[in-house]
Amino acid sequence: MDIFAVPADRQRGWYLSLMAPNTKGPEFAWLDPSRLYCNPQALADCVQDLLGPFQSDAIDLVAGIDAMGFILGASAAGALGKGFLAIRKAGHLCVATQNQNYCDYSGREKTMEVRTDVLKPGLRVLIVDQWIETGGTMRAAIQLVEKQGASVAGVAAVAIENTEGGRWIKDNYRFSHCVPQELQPQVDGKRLDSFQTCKTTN
Ligand SMILES: O=P(O)(O)OC[C@H]1O[C@H](OP(=O)(O)OP(=O)(O)O)[C@H](O)[C@@H]1O
Ligand SMILES: Nc1ncnc2[nH]cnc12
Repeated sequence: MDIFAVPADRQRGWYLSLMAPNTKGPEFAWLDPSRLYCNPQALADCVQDLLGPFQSDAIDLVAGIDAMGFILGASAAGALGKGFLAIRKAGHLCVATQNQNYCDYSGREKTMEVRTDVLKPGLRVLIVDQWIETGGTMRAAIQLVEKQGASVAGVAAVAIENTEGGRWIKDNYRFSHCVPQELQPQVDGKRLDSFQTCKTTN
C-alpha cells in the first residue's frame, strides 16, 4: 500500500482505506485511523468532509479531545480560521480546570478536564474527536462545554458508531462524520473490507 497515493476520483471517504486494523489485541481500539493524517490530501479531504455540514453554521471555537482529536480539531480550526481549545485527559493542565468522569470503549473509568478561563455563555463550540464508539468520551466533552455555559454547535468525528451513545449524539446535536452510508455497516461490525489490503501488502 502506498500511503501517499491519491486516487484520481477521490470518492467520498476514499481516505478511510488508509486506516489500519488493530494487530495488538483487545486492550486496544479495533483500528487506528491516524495513518490517514500522513497523506496530505487525505487529511485535507477528511477535514473538509467534517466541516461540510457546518458550512452555514456560526462557530466561535473548535475544541479537540485528547489526544488524537487534537490533530483533526486543530486542522479544522485552521480551516475555519478559528481558535482551538484542548479538552484534556486529566492530570496535565497546570491551570484551574473543570473535570468530568466518563467511561469509554475500554470499559475503564477516566477523567477529562478543560480550563475554566475560556468557555462562557454564548460561545458556540464545535467539538472534534477522532472516533466515537460508545460515545462516552464525546458525551463527557459535551458536558464540560455545557457546564461552563457555552453551547455545542456540533460534534465531528471520522466515524460515529451505531451504538446507544453514538445514536444519542446524533439525536441531540448537529454532527458530521466521514463514513459513506454503504461503509457504516462495516464500521458497526468493527471490520473494514479495506483491512484485507493492509494484511496482504503491509
Ligand atoms: O466513544 P468512546 O468509546 O468513548 O471512544 C472514543 C474515544 O476513544 C479514542 O481515544 P483514546 O482514548 O483511545 O485515546 P487517543 O485519542 O489518545 O488515541 C477516540 O479517539 C475517542 O477519543
Ligand atoms: N481510534 C479508534 N478507532 C477505532 N475504534 C475506536 N474506539 C474508540 N477509539 C477508536
